[in-house]
Amino acid sequence: MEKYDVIVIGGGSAGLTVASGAASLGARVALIEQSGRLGGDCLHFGCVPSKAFIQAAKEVSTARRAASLGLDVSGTVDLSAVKTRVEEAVGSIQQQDDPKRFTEMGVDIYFGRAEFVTPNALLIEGEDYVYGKSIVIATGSSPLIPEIPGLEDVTYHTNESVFDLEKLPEKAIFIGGGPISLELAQAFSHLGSEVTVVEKASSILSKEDRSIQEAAVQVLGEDLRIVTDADIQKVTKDGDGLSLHCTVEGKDLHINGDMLFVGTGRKPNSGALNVGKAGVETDQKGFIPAGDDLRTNVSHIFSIGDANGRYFFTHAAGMEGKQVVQNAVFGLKGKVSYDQLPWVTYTSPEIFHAGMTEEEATESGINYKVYETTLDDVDRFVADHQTQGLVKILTDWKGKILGAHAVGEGAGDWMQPVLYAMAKNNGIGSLSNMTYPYPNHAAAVQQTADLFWREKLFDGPVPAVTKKLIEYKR
Ligand SMILES: Cc1cc2nc3c(=O)[nH]c(=O)nc-3n(C[C@H](O)[C@H](O)[C@H](O)COP(=O)(O)OP(=O)(O)OC[C@H]3O[C@@H](n4cnc5c(N)ncnc54)[C@H](O)[C@@H]3O)c2cc1C
Ligand SMILES: NC(=O)c1ccc[n+]([C@@H]2O[C@H](COP(=O)([O-])OP(=O)(O)OC[C@H]3O[C@@H](n4cnc5c(N)ncnc54)[C@H](O)[C@@H]3O)[C@@H](O)[C@H]2O)c1
Repeated sequence: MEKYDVIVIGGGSAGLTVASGAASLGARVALIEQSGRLGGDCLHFGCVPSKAFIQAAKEVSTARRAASLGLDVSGTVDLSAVKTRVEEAVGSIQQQDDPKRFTEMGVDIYFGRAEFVTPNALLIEGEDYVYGKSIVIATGSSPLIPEIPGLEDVTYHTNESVFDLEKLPEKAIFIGGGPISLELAQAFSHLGSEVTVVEKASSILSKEDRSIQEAAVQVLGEDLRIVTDADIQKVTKDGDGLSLHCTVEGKDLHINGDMLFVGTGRKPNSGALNVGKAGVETDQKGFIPAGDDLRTNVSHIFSIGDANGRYFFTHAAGMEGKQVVQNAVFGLKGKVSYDQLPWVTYTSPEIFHAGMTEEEATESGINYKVYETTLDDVDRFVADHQTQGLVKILTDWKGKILGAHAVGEGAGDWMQPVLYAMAKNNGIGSLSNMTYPYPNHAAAVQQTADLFWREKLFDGPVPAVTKKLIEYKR
């Protein structure tokens, strides 16, 4: 049996971070991946294909909008051309995850499904046994399919199959109003499909600040029909298409379509791992919880990325992976902090989230202040004709940033200065005390931060004092 300092199970964003980091430090590392290729969900079915798809759709939408400038754009989209675009993006980024790159770093790669046989030993595809001093579970997640009568009798898509579509649907139905559905639903709408999003909760994007949700509903509602509070009763075949039967506020609603997408959350991939043989506990949904030091209840076994069920983001997987390298290789107890973990929903406009929402701030009992700017007050957005959106920053009474949220074209990029301020523990005032090249989009951040100084300077005792000083100097 081969012996390793660290065994990593899963070759996605989380596992690859640990494998490369631990090998670079000189540890003997094994990486086990069941699918026969590295990169995981982000590369093959998630971030990369979705962003390539969204960008292609955005270009179509922009071209169509140019009609108002006299350009006559007509015709239907060739979805197979979009598919090629997506494949090119995945293929290009795939090169970074070439197994050769990892073997050259000293990582032993095993392609096959791993399962625990003891707390330190794993069996791969019923053939190879490997022993690890530390073991890192990075097995990711898959689409969670709700139990809806009739669903299994119709063709439906998830993020694992939708990028293979060759023909643009005329009427697409998306179940779920979270980021997976909304990003893709809007992209299909931009490409020319008529799209309905069906959400069981009272709002889409339930993890966002309430005012951000409201702004998102307003702007996404221009591209999508959004049905909330929907209780889906069944799905039936309807000619060549299908019909979704729901109850909404006590009334029946039938929605017809020729494509059904399910984006209703995630389930863990760890079922086949047999973690019970290692004494590792799972939660009710089967995720493998870990503490802030990323250890499971068995201290030499770590759980990171989607597998621990905490946050489903590539950058969260990377952050956790980096910490695990230190903890697994050197036996440290370093912890990650999720307090400022940002995320962006890549709709158009984008939706940015960092730290507390106003509802969380209220619930925590903290004394907070809100500074808000709408984008129709920011010159660049006015010039761009993209004034839909807002910036909202929450602080404590001294100006420490508790949360930052935005809806705006490109917000995922131009809100980055706020993350720097939060990471450095710089107050909101620091975002005002910089020079922003006119007229950039990040001026939306500065204008929001200016409100803090304006309040301090003009709403407090300062004006009276300065008036007296000026009178004295006259
Ligand atoms: C449509 C979509 C869009 C997304 N967009 C974004 C985005 O824009 N930004 C962002 O930050 N996040 C995004 N995400 C989330 C992101 O893709 C995931 O959070 C990320 O891929 C998780 O990485 P991971 O390494 O934990 O898991 P994965 O990438 O799923 O990797 C797990 C790997 O483990 C392997 N495996 C599983 N079980 C075993 C076993 N028993 N033995 C061996 N191997 C095994 C799997 O084959 C897989 O390769 C998106 C997700 C989706 C679905
Ligand atoms: N841009 C990004 O960073 C990005 C993009 C896509 C996904 N992700 C990650 O992937 C995770 C999973 O995304 P998701 O959108 O699948 O999950 P989600 O949990 O965020 O949203 C799923 C939605 O489906 C609804 N739903 C569940 N069952 C339903 C039913 N039977 N009928 C109608 N609605 C139903 C839920 O109420 C919820 O609003 C996200 O939490 C996010 O972390 C990130």
